[in-house]
Amino acid sequence: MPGFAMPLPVALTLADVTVRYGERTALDGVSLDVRRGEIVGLLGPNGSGKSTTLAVAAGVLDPAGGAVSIEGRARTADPAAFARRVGLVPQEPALYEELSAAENLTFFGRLYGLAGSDLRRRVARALARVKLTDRARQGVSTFSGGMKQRLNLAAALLHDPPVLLLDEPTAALDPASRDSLFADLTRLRDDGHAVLLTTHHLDEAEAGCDRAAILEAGKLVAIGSPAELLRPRPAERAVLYGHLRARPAKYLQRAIRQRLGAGVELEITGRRLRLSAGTGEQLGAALATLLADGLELEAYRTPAGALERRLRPEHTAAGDAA
Ligand SMILES: Nc1ncnc2c1ncn2[C@@H]1O[C@H](COP(=O)(O)OP(=O)(O)OP(=O)(O)O)[C@@H](O)[C@H]1O
Repeated sequence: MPGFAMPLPVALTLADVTVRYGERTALDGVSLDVRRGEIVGLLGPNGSGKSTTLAVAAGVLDPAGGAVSIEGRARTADPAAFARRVGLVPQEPALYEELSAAENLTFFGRLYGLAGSDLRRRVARALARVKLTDRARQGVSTFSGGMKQRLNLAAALLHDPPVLLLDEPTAALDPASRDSLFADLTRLRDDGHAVLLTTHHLDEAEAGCDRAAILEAGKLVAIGSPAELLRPRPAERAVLYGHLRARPAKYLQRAIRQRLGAGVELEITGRRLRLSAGTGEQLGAALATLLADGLELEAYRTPAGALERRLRPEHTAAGDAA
């Protein structure tokens, strides 16, 4: 949180939130504050409750217990006012391919009840905030995944909400697009927005978030600066973050998980991958299994050196990863 001596005001508050889906408790007493001028990364394994937390924060899911408020005003007191103060960016860009960037935003703006010169001004400002002004008239079908994701973010900015929520915004992005998206988020943070995003990647939280919160089985088990959470522990596991050429089918993911050794964890979100094991040797063997099973890695890095290497298509031997 650069540039501010005083603690920034809390924008979003989740207080002791519990969510159940039938018998299953998805969130169990989660309390979390997000301040204006900070980016908080919500981390945790598949099924730990990240998307559910965002849905509650966006006001699209009612918790069974606890409360959600923005700047001290509870959602239950005025749901419409709450909705105006929060912008949700879904994981999959919800855009019309045949329309231009500006036409997409105009369409969404009308859904929010905006019109006329106010709408035109807001569309221009939202495009500028994600650095897409010079692409305003271009058809979305020609956009890269990263540009679509930034346009998706612009749609959530039209009504200028103080709180921005992003569900796995980088899951389908290559490393360069991910950096551009984080540059947008950093500018929005510096303009005083409160940003809460979900990610599987502690390295991403380290690089782009002011604080990280870790969920495990519906409970918030740690929150702090990424550096605190990343401080090396004696029994640290070997971890590799990767970017896949294509999103693997669920059945393939299941088959691969079964072949990996005990103690090896594989998390896949979209095209992003996190692989961890007790030792570097086990990690190397697990990576060899993935490659032998046909998963194609475009790029990967290990958090210690934060060293990113791009793999050429012919790099399929495990030795390349060492
Ligand atoms: N609509 C639903 N009905 C029943 N159970 C659900 C539903 N949505 C989520 N769950 C369960 O609630 C728990 C939390 O799910 P959630 O999607 O919030 O986790 P997540 O951390 O976002 O996972 P992922 O990383 O896979 O997206 C999981 O056990 C999941 O199976």
